[in-house]
Amino acid sequence: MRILIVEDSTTVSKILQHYIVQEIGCEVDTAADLTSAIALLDKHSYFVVVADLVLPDAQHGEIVKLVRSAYQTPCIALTGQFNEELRTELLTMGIVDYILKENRYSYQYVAKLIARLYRNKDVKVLIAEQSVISRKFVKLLLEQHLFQVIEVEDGAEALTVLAEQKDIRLLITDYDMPNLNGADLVIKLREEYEREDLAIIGLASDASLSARFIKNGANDFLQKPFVHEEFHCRINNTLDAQDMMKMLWEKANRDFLTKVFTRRYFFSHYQDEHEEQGCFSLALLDIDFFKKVNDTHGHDVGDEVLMVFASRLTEAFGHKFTVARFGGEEFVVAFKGLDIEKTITLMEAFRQHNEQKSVKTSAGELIVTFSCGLAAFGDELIDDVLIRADEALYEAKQQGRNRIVMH
Ligand SMILES: Nc1nc2c(ncn2[C@@H]2O[C@H](COP(=O)(O)OP(=O)(O)OP(=O)(O)O)[C@@H](O)[C@H]2O)c(=O)[nH]1
Repeated sequence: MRILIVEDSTTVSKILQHYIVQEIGCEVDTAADLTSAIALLDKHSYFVVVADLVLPDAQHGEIVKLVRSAYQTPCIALTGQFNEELRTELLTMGIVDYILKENRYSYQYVAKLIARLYRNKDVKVLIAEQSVISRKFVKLLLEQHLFQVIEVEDGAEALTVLAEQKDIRLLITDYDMPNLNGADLVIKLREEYEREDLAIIGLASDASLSARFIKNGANDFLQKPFVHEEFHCRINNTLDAQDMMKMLWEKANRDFLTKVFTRRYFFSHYQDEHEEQGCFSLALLDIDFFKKVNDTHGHDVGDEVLMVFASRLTEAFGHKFTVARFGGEEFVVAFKGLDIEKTITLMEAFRQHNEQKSVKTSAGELIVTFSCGLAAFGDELIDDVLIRADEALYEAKQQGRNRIVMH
């Protein structure tokens, strides 16, 4: 990814470049006037151009028009002054945003905006809105910020599309729609989707509907008609909050070192499981003689081994089953929906594969084996199943390690 800054003030250009590199770590080119900007635009393809409206050889925003029309590249305009006329002109040019060159925060904002645009490329947004004109307008605004946009014209259709496309992250829904209105659509969706998985913004002309949308579970509300800037700010805030929630969720539920689930996640997920929920067994795995790895090669190499072992487990079982780190060098796999015979076969295949494949570490290649205790759910709760799996694991260690024992 490459970004172009067109700005005649060396100071501003340098500050911007610093923030962009710090935030995104991409290549940044700079040009101080229109002529050198054109030379660079002809040579490279840019993800976004950040351009000052007043340049020594083009003082009336020509750079922005050119970037939009001749190069079809997203553009963020920098301006030293601001008035309503200029605002209208900039928005009709289809720019991403305009930024007043006021203080350090303005330049940080540009860097964060570019990072957001980069993430937006992978964000699918669904618009549910009956009016074609409103729908197309919202679509245009979203596409200016590089989102992938899908449209539907009623609430029932929105439910169908969301069920089919689980990767849609944001729904923008109007209130007035045939079959199912926006507020009722939100109620239905919140039965199934958490806020961190699907964010919802309600739209309506009637401001009194805002509380209804929010109480039903929408993340935010916009009263129609809205201005471009408010629309984008609310979308960005909603997605930033969603990213933050996801990050907190990951921190709470994923092990920092190995990235598999934590013990906390495992228990919160399976605490209430019992036999009625079908065939289900648990495997407790413990790396053999792991202390020796630490003592011989150091703690960092021990960490490398844990990471490789966890990724092997994830690769083997993670797509269907839950893999968690229980602590230290102990892991658990929850084989929900798989009978015990099949579980043993799978785990034995994994054991053989693992003992034959050395782990590449900074101290060289190491053979790492594990012992495993397996237990199927009887008529008890998970704590008791874990006790049996632990007893089986103890036996596997006693019998010489690198084996599976079932209780
Ligand atoms: N590198 C590293 N070591 C850890 C971590 N957590 C626990 N350990 C170490 O894991 C080792 C576990 O050792 P033991 O419980 O004696 O077990 P073992 O050496 O694997 O022996 P057996 O289980 O009997 O085969 C200890 O030395 C811990 O310090 C970690 O996150 N990173």
